Amino acid sequence: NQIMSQPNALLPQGKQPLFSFGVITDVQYADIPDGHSFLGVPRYYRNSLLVLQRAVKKWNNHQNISFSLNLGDIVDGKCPKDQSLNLVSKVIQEFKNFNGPVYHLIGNHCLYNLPRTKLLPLLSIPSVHPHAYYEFSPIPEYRFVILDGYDISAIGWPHDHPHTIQALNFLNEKNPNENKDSPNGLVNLEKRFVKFNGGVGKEQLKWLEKTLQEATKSNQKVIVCCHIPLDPGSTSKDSLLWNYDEVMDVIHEYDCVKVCLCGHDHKGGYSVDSHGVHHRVLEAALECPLGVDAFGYIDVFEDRLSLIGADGMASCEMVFNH
Ligand SMILES: Nc1ccn([C@@H]2O[C@H](COP(=O)(O)O)[C@@H](O)[C@H]2O)c(=O)n1
Ligand SMILES: O=P(O)(O)OC[C@H](O)CO
Repeated sequence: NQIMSQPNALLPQGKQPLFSFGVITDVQYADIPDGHSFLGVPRYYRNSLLVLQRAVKKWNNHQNISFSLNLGDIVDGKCPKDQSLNLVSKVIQEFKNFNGPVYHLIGNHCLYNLPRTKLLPLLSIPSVHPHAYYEFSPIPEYRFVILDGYDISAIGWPHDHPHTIQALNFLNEKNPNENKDSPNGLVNLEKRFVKFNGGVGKEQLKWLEKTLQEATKSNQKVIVCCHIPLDPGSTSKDSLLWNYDEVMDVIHEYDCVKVCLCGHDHKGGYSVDSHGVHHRVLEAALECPLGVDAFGYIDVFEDRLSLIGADGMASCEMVFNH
């Protein structure tokens, strides 16, 4: 891809980014033949590892990528479970070939393979286990807030954990189907009440509020990341966070959040919400046919983020409104 091999090719002359970071999502690797999604979209389970390998090579060759960000789902739920530990470790090893820190988010497919207790240490998630939300600040002017979209979830917690029970009760109340992964009969935004999504719990919401207050005091701009999309305009309705509205209400109380980056909805999407926050759902590596890529890097400026995508990942200019 021309653009990926020419750093700053799209930038106004003389404008250097404050920093740049690599992005990839939904690798969903499995050592199984190609298949398709429930709705028939082709999925290339083995090829996705090659996409990740090419991403790491591009980020390393670029030489100015400060860190990389994986927005979740590194191994597919169809991976035979006796291979889960090996394959999760194999994909993590591919990420470790990147010459810099890698920040991981967890997704539903990660949790189909391994429980949180095993998964989080393997991903070196810098949170207080078993939580998977955390924050980091690569430069004083910017803070990244990583949300755990499977905090309240019927996937990944022990079967008798309060969060599993809360999630199952919620799904029973909201989704009448026997198969709780099916949005059949649900109308419009109700379609999000399926088991492959999840929600952000009360403690995490409080933490988000506190973190955004601190960022505001420190005059920092914030990029919020979550495997599950946060704005209906950016995604299919069946791939939205259960309580996206509660999370967005907190985010909208503050002016510091400029961009939300997500995965999960493999076709990708983009919207700007009513408060001017940009929502970019990144395209999945899993759905790249042989030789095609879907990854990118983001140049960060004082007033905007510029996503430079390869092949199936659309480039995107996200200019802040204030
Ligand atoms: N419209 C849909 C979509 C999904 N399901 C169920 O979810 C499972 C996962 O879907 P994928 O597209 O990610 O494979 C699928 O196996 C179905 O059980 C559904 O019922 N209706
Ligand atoms: O990656 P999956 O298989 O959980 O699919 C999530 C999609 O957004 C469902 O439409």
